[in-house]
Amino acid sequence: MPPEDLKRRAAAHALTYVTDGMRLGLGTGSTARHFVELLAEKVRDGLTILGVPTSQQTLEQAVSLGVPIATLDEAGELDLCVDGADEIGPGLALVKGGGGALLREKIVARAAREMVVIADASKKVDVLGRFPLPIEVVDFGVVSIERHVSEAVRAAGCEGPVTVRRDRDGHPFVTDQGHLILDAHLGRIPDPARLARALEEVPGVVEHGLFLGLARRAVLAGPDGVIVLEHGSF
Ligand SMILES: O=C[C@H](O)[C@H](O)[C@H](O)COP(=O)(O)O
Repeated sequence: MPPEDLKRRAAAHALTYVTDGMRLGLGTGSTARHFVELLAEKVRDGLTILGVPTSQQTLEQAVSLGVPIATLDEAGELDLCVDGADEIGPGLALVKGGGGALLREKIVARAAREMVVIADASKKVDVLGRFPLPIEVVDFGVVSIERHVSEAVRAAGCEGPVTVRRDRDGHPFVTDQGHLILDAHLGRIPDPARLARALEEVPGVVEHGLFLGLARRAVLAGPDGVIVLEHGSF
């Protein structure tokens, strides 16, 4: 089955968690995009929800499809956040930020009573780190920040700390919050919590793509159907 069909299946399953009146965090990326499309169909059928987009991209999609939206400050605490992920590891530890939306995504996920991750089953891994870890940094002193990120990565027991400044069309990629992204090619992250702590100590690091202790469920769609991983069971 084509990957887009799998993503859509996972998104459709997550829609079963949505009930009338919910305030929803709307994730970013190709899988979250399917969720917003399917949500829009329900809204057209009469479902009442309020969405808080995690990126300009998702905001534009939601507006174009007629999904009611608000800022996080207007919406307050959210009932549910539905978002994709680049990797899903043991304990539902995630790597996110492949689309550069990690900062807003993490703020929105933290504001939600529950976060549900949607993905095709290929995103499930035994050890995080195959996908380069996105690290959002300020542009002031980025060369120095990069050096200290590499030191932090090594101190956290990761090998091969090769960080690459993300580009788009030959120009630095700039996030919705006006920052840069370093993609850290680590291969494997033996201790995600240790790495998260180490990165958080580097001045200039605004956020990193390790989402630990945030996801309650992961809805994974594979060729044999949909499975739901609950926090604590994987
Ligand atoms: O910044 C982007 C987000 O973290 C995405 O949720 C993540 O990259 C997964 O995207 P996709 O569903 O396109 O694989």
